[in-house]
Amino acid sequence: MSIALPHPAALLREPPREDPPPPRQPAPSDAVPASLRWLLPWTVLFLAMLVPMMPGLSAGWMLLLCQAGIAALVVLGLVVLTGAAGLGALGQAMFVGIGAYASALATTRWGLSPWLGLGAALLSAGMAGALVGAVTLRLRRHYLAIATLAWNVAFVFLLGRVEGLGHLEKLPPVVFLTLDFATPWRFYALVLAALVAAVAMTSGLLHGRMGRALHALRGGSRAAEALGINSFHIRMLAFIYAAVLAGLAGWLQAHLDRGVSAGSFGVDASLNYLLMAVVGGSAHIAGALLGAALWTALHAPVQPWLPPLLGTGGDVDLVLSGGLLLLLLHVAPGGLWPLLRHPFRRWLAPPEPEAAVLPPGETLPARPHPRPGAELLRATGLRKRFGGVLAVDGVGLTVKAGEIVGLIGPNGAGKSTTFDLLCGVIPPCGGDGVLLGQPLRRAAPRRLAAAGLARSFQTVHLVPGLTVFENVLLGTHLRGRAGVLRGMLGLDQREEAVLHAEAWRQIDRVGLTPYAHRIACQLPLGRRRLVEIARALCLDPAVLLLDEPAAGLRPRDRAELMDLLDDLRRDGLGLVLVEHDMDFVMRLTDRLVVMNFGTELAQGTPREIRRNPAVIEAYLGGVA
Ligand SMILES: Nc1ncnc2c1ncn2[C@@H]1O[C@H](COP(=O)(O)OP(=O)(O)OP(=O)(O)O)[C@@H](O)[C@H]1O
Repeated sequence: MSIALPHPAALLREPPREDPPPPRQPAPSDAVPASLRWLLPWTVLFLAMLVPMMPGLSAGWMLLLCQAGIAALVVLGLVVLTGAAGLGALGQAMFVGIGAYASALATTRWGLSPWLGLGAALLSAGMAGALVGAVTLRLRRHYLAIATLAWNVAFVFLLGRVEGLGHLEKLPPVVFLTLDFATPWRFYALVLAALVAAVAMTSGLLHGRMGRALHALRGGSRAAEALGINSFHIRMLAFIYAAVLAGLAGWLQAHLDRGVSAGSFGVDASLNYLLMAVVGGSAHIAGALLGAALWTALHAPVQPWLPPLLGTGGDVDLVLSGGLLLLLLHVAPGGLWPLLRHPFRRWLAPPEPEAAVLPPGETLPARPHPRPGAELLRATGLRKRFGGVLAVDGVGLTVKAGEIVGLIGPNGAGKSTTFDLLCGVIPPCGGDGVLLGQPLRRAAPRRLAAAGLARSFQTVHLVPGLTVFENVLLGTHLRGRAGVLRGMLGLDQREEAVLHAEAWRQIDRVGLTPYAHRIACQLPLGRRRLVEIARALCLDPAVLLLDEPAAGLRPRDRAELMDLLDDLRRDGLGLVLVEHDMDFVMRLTDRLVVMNFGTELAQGTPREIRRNPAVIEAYLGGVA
């Protein structure tokens, strides 16, 4: 006899819905061949190179073009920081200032060449990024934004107070061999070269393993850490990268103006960079270029003549640009680039990655899997206290390869707390355990992930805006080795092909291939849970912990999930399920641990548990 208890979770279930239609496969005529896709960026670059040759172009306009390119460098940093990693930073002008002042001091005070000044600018901006990041990045959301703003204010205040640092003049021009970049026309070439390099490197970074880790942060640190991603480390990387780009911009600005002034690097400049990112679209590299170009081209020339035209004094341009920004946020919250590219999406949208198998001769790093029956997890006497609440008191659990263990109990019994103790999310107050050789007492989630533990979440944690394929690919983080430099220089292509093949294999394993190019968060709950499981399987785990995997599923999805978990057991994985669906648990698990009021009420096979009088009284309510 099966036991089916009504549970409040049932009330939260999504009403049965028809499956959405299968994704439309792009017709061959839709697709622009990969070789032609290069045509557009190369044409834009070619046109950009021709700009200085335009007849009648004044020095003022050339200067403006240079300034737009310099600003675009800072905004590219914001694309990494804000667009990809979701970190709000409001003090980028400080790093521009640090780069500018480093080169100004190096060239005017110590007589070094501007090229050594460039080294000083990049180094000091990077070091300042590391220092500010180390003390600021523990903060979240608006606290982080306010803290970066405060750093910016303090920086300008300090510069103004130090004797002789308010203004530095007579910086030497940049000279390469015999060619000096003293005129705006020549300087433009320097800016363009810096911008092309920065765009190529940022694109390489964002499309590689580290860029994926940055995107994973938008799904929450907890989910990222469970995939083996060191979220603080990744945040630091993004922060330092953006600071170095800002330092480069500062160097260019200082040698374009041939002078530096503390007032140019204030909070208003930082806000301008942020506005450029918002106007163009902070999630897109092209958005950074567009935003910087539009903002500089419209803002700077309008600034002098607007107040006299309207018959007012003061900062009327600020009011106008604020109003325009509000309008823009209403019409195009993602910035102008997504709107503008829509008619040209055949050319501009990145091609959908095709299903791939492991390239010949390539191998994917895999852990030696324990033989069936080998012990993977042993926990004894686990205790956890939250203030006055003893949430878990003396719970023990073992899991072997090739078995499914269920953790059940009434609401508030301590199941989720035990689950979090096993995942390393919270440390135990007492008791101990070993999971794949790692002591649970000190194990952080990402260490356990590296040891072979993967998990799902009670509320599905997927990265918004990413497709099923992209979400699943995040799970391969620990299977790759490519770091920032390899990504930036595009030297990670072979490894990427291998990781892509693994993601496709796991998508196929859970039956999601037809949905691979759909936005994952828009799928019905059952499929989203499968995405999470496919992502977890990409870690090549030995133990899989699933938190209420059947909650809210339609009967058909539930049956499919049951088949999948059964397959995983046959493949030798050890599984732990926290679950309220008694029918699901009783049919699937090999052993059950029943909890009540934080303690262990009983352990045994489903058949033993069903007949256990204490369990019937406390939990099953006589339904058995
Ligand atoms: N962070 C916390 N701070 C304080 N008390 C907590 C915390 N987490 C859990 N508790 C308490 O610990 C006890 C066990 O909670 P837990 O969420 O582990 O139970 P559960 O069996 O998972 O319940 P459910 O089935 O409703 O998810 C509850 O009394 C809960 O209020």
